[in-house]
Amino acid sequence: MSFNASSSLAGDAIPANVSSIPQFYTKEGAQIILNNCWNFYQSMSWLQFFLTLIVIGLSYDQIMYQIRKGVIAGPRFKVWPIIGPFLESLDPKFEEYKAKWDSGELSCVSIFHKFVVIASSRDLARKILASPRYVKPCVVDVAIKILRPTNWVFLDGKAHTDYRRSLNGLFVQKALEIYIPVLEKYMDLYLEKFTNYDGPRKFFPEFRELLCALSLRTFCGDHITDDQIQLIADNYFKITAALELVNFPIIIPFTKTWYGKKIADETMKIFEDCAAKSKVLINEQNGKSGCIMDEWISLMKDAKLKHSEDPESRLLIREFSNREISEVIFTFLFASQDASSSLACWLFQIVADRPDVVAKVREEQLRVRNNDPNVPLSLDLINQMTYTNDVVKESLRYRPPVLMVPYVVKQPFPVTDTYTAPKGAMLIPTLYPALHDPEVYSDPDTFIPERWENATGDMYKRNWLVFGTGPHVCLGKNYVLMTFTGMLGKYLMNADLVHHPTPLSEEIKVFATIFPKDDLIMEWHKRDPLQDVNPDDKISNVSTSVEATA
Ligand code: HEM
Repeated sequence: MSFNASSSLAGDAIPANVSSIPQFYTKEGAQIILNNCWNFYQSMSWLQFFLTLIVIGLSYDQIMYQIRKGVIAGPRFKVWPIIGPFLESLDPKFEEYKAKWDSGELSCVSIFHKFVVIASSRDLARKILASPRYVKPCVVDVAIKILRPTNWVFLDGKAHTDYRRSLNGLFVQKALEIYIPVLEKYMDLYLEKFTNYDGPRKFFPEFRELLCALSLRTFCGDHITDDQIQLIADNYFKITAALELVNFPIIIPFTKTWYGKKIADETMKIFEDCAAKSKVLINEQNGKSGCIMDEWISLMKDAKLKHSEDPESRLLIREFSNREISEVIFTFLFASQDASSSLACWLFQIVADRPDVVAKVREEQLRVRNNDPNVPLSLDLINQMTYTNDVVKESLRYRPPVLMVPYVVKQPFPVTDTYTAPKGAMLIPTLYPALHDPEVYSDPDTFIPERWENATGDMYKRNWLVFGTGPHVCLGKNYVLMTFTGMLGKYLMNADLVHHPTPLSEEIKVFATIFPKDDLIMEWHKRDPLQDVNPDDKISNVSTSVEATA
């Protein structure tokens, strides 16, 4: 089949005498080339036309890959044209990631139109995380639909810094102290639940539920009901499942993304209602803060009051609507749920396998409580649990929940002297290699909490990238360390943890964050916290602590 000659693009303005090579550079020369192309195009069949289009598309894809790749490590050619390693990305494997990190400090892949550069040395990771001029956080396309485009996490530069400033007050020491009683209450309820189970079971779903309940109670206090918590805990995994790297551009009913968006909207609606209740408590009933929402609304109230007394004073925090509050609280849940569940799985699996660590934690727990296991948690008490805290830190180093943090390049970014990441590329600083750097952490693949006793500056400053660094560093960092230190101490004091290891226990499953591949099979048994304590010590010390309280 031929194309109709009358549909000429070039028209009839082509001089007949333009034929010599130098004229290629002239207007007439260009016209000749166009004319020839047009003639060629007209002489093609539909099949030839489509084959030519495919060849041009594939060549463009390969050439762009080569240009963007430059000198860095990565497949010589895009082995799977256009799609690249898309199929592997649907089922990510830790070993494949590790091989990529080991292939060079900068390596690349290209999936569809996305060119991805992975930085796997600690210095490059830090440099990227601390370069807001060149990069901003990047989320998979569907995350924007799920979190809503208006969400604060998509702000950049000054707008982001200003918004964050109004949230920082929710995670300072004074605020953290407020959340402890509600956290402890739910830690106790779940301890009871875990120790009442008959026989071993998978703890991956148990920990996901525990962490969801702890987070939601910290965020919404008593404004949220048990049923609402259960609903969110049961369905949250659908949000994680929707966050695949590449999705269909529109949300089709009854697909993973549709369910993800539905659950997110329902959850935000619950948070909106909680925010309304919290405003009544704080603004109308002059109630006391018991959760993050209350604290946020108290800060708004204080700022308004200060401003009305002194209109010249800068308003540090503005009035946020219930919808805005619900979106922010949802980002907290979104940022915390998978990472915290991951930490819980590894932490409790590791300690259950290490009686020496358990003994030291128990000893410390009774010591800081003067042998009275009923002393309630407080920030001051948690701050005294240095060894327990080291165990949490080491677990985060040994099995960091977040392996990589994707960023997108805003303008060409000279990442090294020899490589500039192109605008629009995805640039991924990796956290795992920095935390397993043998120059800083000797014997990095062994779990050694004692290494933190004499921690050097490098162990914290240059390599401690568990929570990222720079303007987007994790907002919940101190909250996580406080909650897990308190929880680990309490649970080890009051329960014996039995892990049922399988050949997959030490293998890493990637599901947004990382988990033991066998989903962690455990059983918990109640224990008397004072069972190993000398009877004389029990009596004298408990009475001392009671006297002190009186
Ligand atoms: C074990 C638990 C957690 C880990 C390992 C973790 C890790 C991280 C990492 C690596 C980042 C990216 C930092 C960067 O780009 O430099 C991040 C960001 C963030 N995290 Fe966490 N996180 C955890 C728990 C939490 C919790 C409990 C909350 C809230 C209560 C939270 C709130 C956030 C927020 C809001 C951001 C985005 C900050 C911004 O863009 O300004 N995270 N987290």
